[in-house]
Amino acid sequence: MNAADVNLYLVGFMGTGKTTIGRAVAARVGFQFIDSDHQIEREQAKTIPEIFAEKGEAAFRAMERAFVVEGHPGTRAVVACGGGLVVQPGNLSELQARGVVICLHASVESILARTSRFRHRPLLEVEDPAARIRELYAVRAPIYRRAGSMILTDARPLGDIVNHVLRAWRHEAKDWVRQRSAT
Ligand SMILES: Nc1ncnc2c1ncn2[C@@H]1O[C@H](COP(=O)(O)OP(=O)(O)O)[C@@H](O)[C@H]1O
Ligand SMILES: O=C(O)C1=C[C@@H](OP(=O)(O)O)[C@@H](O)[C@H](O)C1
Ligand SMILES: [Mg+2]
Repeated sequence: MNAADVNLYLVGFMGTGKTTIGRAVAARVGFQFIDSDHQIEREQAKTIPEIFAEKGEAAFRAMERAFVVEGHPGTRAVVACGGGLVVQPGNLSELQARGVVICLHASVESILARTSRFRHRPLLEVEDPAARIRELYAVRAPIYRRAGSMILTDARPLGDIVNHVLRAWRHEAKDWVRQRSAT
């Protein structure tokens, strides 16, 4: 495969900017943009809060698993993954087999500011969302750390982050193709 066609998977905590950055990066390179949450919402004809309320988190995680196994694109796609997708065993290695994985990162303060304006993240609909973010981030941090290169999205213009992601992706796509052709 040509390095210029390799998929990009954006992972990381809620509110780190996966959906926003992913859409912008896809537009820059003319790739298809896919968001795991949007695809699941379309398939279920329900919003994420409705799925959590009516079917529970475990059912949502099974939908994410199905997205990884069946709903993934061939090539030339940028995929923004819901924040908990790579926490489920096996999902990260599936993504890494299909393209370059980059992890977005942000401080608890930025995440809180970015997520508090919206009510579509059921896991943060609690009395003390800052404490919940810290708690969840602590559990997930080791998984995010081994997911792929980390890009910080705090207090930076979106255009800078998009350029940084593009550079990291181009660089890693060459290694990804080299490693695959060596095996
Ligand atoms: N680098 C950034 N600086 C400021 N606001 C941002 C940045 N990235 C994303 N946002 C805003 O934060 C919110 C959450 O971003 P989103 O892309 O939905 O994150 P995720 O998909 O990782 O949960 C959105 O309102 C978005 O406009
Ligand atoms: O981290 C999580 O467990 C979740 C992240 C959300 O996606 P974003 O990371 O795009 O907000 C969405 O999948 C759901 O609310 C659960
Ligand atoms: Mg998102």
